[in-house]
Amino acid sequence: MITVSNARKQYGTFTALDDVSVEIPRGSLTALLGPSGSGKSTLLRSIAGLEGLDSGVVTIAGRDVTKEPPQRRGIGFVFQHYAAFKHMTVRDNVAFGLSIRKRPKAEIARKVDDLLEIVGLEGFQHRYPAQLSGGQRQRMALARALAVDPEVLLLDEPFGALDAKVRADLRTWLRRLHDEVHVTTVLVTHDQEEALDVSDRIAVLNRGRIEQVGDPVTLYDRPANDFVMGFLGSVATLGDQLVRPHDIVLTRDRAVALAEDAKVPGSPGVIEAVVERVVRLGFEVRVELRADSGERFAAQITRRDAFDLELHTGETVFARAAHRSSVIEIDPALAI
Ligand SMILES: Nc1ncnc2c1ncn2[C@@H]1O[C@H](COP(=O)(O)OP(=O)(O)OP(=O)(O)O)[C@@H](O)[C@H]1O
Repeated sequence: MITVSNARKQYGTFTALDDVSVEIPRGSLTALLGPSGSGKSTLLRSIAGLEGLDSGVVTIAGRDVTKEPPQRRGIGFVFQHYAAFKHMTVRDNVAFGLSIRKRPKAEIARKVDDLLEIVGLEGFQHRYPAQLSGGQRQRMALARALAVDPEVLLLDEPFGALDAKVRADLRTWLRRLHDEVHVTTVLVTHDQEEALDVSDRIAVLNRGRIEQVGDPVTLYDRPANDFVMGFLGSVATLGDQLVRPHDIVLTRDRAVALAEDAKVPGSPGVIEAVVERVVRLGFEVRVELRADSGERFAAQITRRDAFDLELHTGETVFARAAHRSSVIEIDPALAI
């Protein structure tokens, strides 16, 4: 487990960390999620010892490491732009931490083979970093960080510089890797989809403070406040309630909408709306709508449903919440 207690960090008059306390359970994959400048990297770097705190305490596996230098904290660290040794092969890069610790040659060879297999770079051991793709280089970085059996793995936007498709693949891969090696991992990201996808816990940061910590489902369905709600995904106001756009069902027939809605106790009701725009987003379609009240909102439906509904600008539809649990409840009791 990692604990950070009452961490404060100022840069001149700017407060980067404002009394932050968080616990990161052993073996978890926890994301630090927040907009640019919210203090995610500062918090991660404080855990790593790359940044000194003005006040506060950091413990790793029960040990107070607040005053310890990074090399004595038992951490592995991967940055967005990984600084590989250009003149060394993949194999030597991964072996680096073990070689400087003077581990026996046979042990290093075995360990590096295992790690290269885990990160899927078996065939690449004799290549140089310049001969790898960006995604392969980041996987090599992870293998190198894991080589010394760190107590915790700290990842600062490790896939940030890669294109969307590679990022998505590496995310899935990171999740599988974590399930295999179970090392306590902290991942900094500003991408809510990435956090929801890979982590089992998310700490949402905003202006140097933690707004909420919890599992992805709780944060998504029961945000502690408007900030968390908006940052975790888009929301639509239906009647006087909040729902996610993909939890809105559209119907052309008012009677059908009313009959279905009657089965959803406490629902926002059926809202009559005019289609303003239909936007294709690959598999999904975003339907931008204007209600009778003048309120604008968007529904996200499948291509199939959009096709069946034959939606066109200017037409009238009836919107309702898909089910009771699709109404988002802000729960201030979950705030930090
Ligand atoms: N060495 C520094 N000197 C002065 N200000 C700094 C320094 N490092 C960070 N900051 C400021 O502290 C704030 C938090 O920075 P931090 O890098 O922790 O944010 P972040 O949430 O990781 O953002 P990003 O996603 O953009 O990296 C920012 O406003 C940044 O400008």
